[in-house]
Amino acid sequence: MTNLLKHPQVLEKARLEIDEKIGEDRLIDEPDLAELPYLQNVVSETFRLFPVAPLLVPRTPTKDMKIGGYDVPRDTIVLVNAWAIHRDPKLWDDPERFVPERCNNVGGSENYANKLMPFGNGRRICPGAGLGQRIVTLALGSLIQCFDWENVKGEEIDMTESTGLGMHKMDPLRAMCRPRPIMAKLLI
Ligand code: HEM
Repeated sequence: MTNLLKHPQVLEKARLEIDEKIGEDRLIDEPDLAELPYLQNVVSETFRLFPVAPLLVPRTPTKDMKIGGYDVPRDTIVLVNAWAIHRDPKLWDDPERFVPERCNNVGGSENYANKLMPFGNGRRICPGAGLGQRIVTLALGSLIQCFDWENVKGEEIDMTESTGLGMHKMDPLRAMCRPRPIMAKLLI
C-alpha cells in the first residue's frame, strides 16, 4: 500500500484492472487472481524491493564446500542476502525503481527463480509460498477494490526500513481511505 500511494499511477492501473475484470457486483475472490496479472506484478515487485525476510533463514552446510568460489567449512552460518540480490544492477535494470511491469516475465523464459527469491530458493524454499503470495495479493486487491486511497494531506511518506530479521517500515503508514460505491452496493 505504501508503494501504491508513492506511485498513484500504479494504484490507478491496478484499480482499473480489478474494475474491468471483477466489476462492481461482487467482491474479488481467490480464483480471480489468475485474471489479475498486474495486481500479481505489484505484489512481486513489492517483494523484490522489500522482501519480508531480507536475509532469508540462516543455513549451515553439513560438510565443507565451496560457494561462489569461497571455501565454506561445515557448520558455518550462511546468510543469503536476498535484499541485495533483488537490488543488484547486474540482474535488474534501474533496480531501485518500483516498476511492476518488469515482473511480466515471472514464470517466463527469464530465470526469475535465481534472482527473485522472497520465499527463498531450492530444496528449503518456503512451502507456504503459493499460499502466502495469494493471501497478500487477495488482501491488497480487496483494499483497492473497496476503498479509494490517498496520502494524509501535507505528510511525506517515509520509506525508511527497519533493521532486524524481518523487514517493516520504521514509520508506520498513515493513509486516508474512502469506501467506494461497491461497498454501499454490497453491504446494504
Ligand atoms: C508472504 C508470506 C510468506 C513469506 C514472505 C515467507 C518467506 C519465507 C522464507 C524467506 C523462508 C526461508 C526460505 C529459505 O531459507 O530459503 C520461509 C520458510 C518457511 N516458510 Fe514461509 N513465507 C510466507 C508464508 C508462509 C506460510 C503461509 C507458511 C505455512 C503455511 C510458511 C511456512 C514456512 C516453513 C515451514 C518454512 C521453513 C522451510 C524449511 O526450512 O524447509 N510460510 N518462508
